Amino acid sequence: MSMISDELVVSEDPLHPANLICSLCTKFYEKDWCLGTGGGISIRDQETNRYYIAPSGVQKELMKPTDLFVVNGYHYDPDHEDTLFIRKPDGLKPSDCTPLFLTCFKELGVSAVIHTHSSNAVMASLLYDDFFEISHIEQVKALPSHKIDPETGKHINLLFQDTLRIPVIENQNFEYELTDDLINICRKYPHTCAVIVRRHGIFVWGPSIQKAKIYNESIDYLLGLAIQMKEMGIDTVKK
Ligand SMILES: CSCCC(=O)C(=O)COP(=O)(O)O
Ligand SMILES: [Zn+2]
Repeated sequence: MSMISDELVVSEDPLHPANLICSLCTKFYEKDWCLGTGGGISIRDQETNRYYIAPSGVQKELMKPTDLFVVNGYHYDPDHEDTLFIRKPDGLKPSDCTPLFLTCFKELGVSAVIHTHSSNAVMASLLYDDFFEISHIEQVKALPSHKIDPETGKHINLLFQDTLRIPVIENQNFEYELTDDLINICRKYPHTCAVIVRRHGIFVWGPSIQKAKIYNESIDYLLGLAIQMKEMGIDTVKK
């Protein structure tokens, strides 16, 4: 198979993963979440079980579907990166976050991961130690809890009085050096839908890109609110 076959990424369907990654990155740029090449999105095509990954070091808001890498599984091996990709655009290298995206897919079975350099995430990482926590704010109801609805078998969302807890891990010089901490978080807190990386940003995931987007927007709003609450001396978890 050609490593630059366009049929994996060219589609008229705006919901095709390759189109969604590009259109959402443009939207996220407008919200200052992926400025100056930072951040990115990876999506699993639920029909083909292929993973779509952005190139590294490019302006994410200007990406075209043909710039995207495609992976046929999630077994990342840095020594055999060449065998991982079934589509590899010439002159580009895959996102440095590739091992992190694939960790989320493999450990959690999710279908989309959003990574941003949101200033709310970075600022909150300076205000909280091991976990960001907030309760009694209506928007927490947009986020999943660890509880399962016995009828649908799906996770039910948090209630108004519940506490949203997001683990915080320390940043490293290189993205791949975050992998072990991310694996530990996935195993210890399999129901979390995000991890904050101190002084860096946030990774948010979900069972679909639509859900991951809702979670990312809601978390960012709550992070922003929490920063303001802290400034005013208000606890973000109501006793
Ligand atoms: C200024 S961006 C530094 C790398 C990073 O944190 C990031 O999210 C983007 O990495 P990529 O390799 O996807 O460009
Ligand atoms: Zn980053």
